[in-house]
Amino acid sequence: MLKNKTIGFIGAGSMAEAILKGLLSKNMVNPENVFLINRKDQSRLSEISQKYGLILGRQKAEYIAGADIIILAVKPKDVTEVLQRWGNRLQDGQIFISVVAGISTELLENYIQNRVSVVRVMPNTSCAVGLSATAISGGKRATNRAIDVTCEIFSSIGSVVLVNESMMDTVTGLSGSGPAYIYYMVEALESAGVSAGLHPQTARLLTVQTLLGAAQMLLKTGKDASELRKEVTSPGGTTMAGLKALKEYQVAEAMKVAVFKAKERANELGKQLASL
Ligand SMILES: NC(=O)C1=CN([C@@H]2O[C@H](COP(=O)(O)OP(=O)(O)OC[C@H]3O[C@@H](n4cnc5c(N)ncnc54)[C@H](OP(=O)(O)O)[C@@H]3O)[C@@H](O)[C@H]2O)C=CC1
Ligand SMILES: O=C(O)[C@@H]1CCC=N1
Repeated sequence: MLKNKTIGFIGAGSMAEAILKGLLSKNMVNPENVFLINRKDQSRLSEISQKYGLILGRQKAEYIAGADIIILAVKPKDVTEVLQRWGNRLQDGQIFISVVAGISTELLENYIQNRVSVVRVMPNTSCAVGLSATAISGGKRATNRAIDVTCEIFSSIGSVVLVNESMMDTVTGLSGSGPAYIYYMVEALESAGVSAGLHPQTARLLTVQTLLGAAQMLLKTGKDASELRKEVTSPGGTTMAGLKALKEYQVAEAMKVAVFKAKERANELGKQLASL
C-alpha cells in the first residue's frame, strides 16, 4: 500500500535519514517516490540521494507540496519558517507527520488551513535498523486512515504505541532521547573495561553483546527487569558488589532526572514556539 505513495521529507538530517534508511531497507517505499529538501546544504542532499538511490533534482518545492505523505524533520526552532512557507500550500487529504520534539499538533494545525491530517510522532534513531520505539498521536483533524498509514510506516521500522498527545513530551524524554542515554552507558562501560586493562575492541564487543543479550532477554522471557537482575545477582557475589556501587552513586535517581529534564526541555521548546 505504502509502496505507491509519494513521501516528502522536509529536513534531511539524522532523523530523516534514519527513517528513510529503515523504510528503504524494509522495501516499504520506492526510492523514486521519495523527495527530500533541506534549507541550504546541497552537498548533504547529493550525498543522501546517491547513498539511497533517490532521483536527483527531486528536491524541489513542487514535489514536496504534492506528496501524499510529508514528514517534517527539522529542529523545533525552524518549524515556524517551514510552516510559513508550506502551511497554505498543502492539500486536502495529505498526511503531515511531524517528528519534531515538543511541537503540538494544535500549533501545526494553526498554520495548515486545508483538511490535512496532522500526526505527531516520536521515533528514535534506531529507525535506521528497523528497531525504533515510536509513539504516535493524531491531531484534531487526523483521519483514522492517516493514523493507520502512520502506524504502517513506523511499525515497518520498529514498534509503535498510540499515546495521548499529553504524553508526548514524556515519551520524548524516555525513548526519543533514550538511545543517547544507552550510548552514554555503553561509553562508560567500555571505558571502565579499558581502564581495567581490556583491549578497546574486546571491551566494546563484550559491552555491546551484553546489551543485546539483556534486551533480548527482556523481550523473549517476558520477565520484569527486576526479576532478571535478581537472576544475575548471586548472594555475596560480584554483581551485588557492582550494584551496590550503582546505588551509592544514585544511578537510578540520575536516570529519572535525565528523563524529567528531557521532558521539561521538550515542553520548553514547544512553549518557545507557541509564544512567537
Ligand atoms: N535525532 C534524534 O534522535 C531525533 C530527532 N527528533 C526530531 O527530529 C527533528 C530533526 O532532528 P535531527 O534530524 O536530529 O536534526 P538535524 O539538525 O540533523 O537536521 C535538521 C534538518 O532540517 C533542515 N532544515 C532546517 N531548516 C529548514 C527549512 N526551513 N526547510 C527545510 N529544511 C530545513 C536542515 O537543513 P540544513 O542542514 O540545510 O540547514 C537539516 O537537514 C527535530 O525536531 C528533533 O526533535 C525526533 C526523534 C529523535
Ligand atoms: O535531542 C533532541 O532534541 C531530539 C529529540 C529526541 C531526540 N533527539
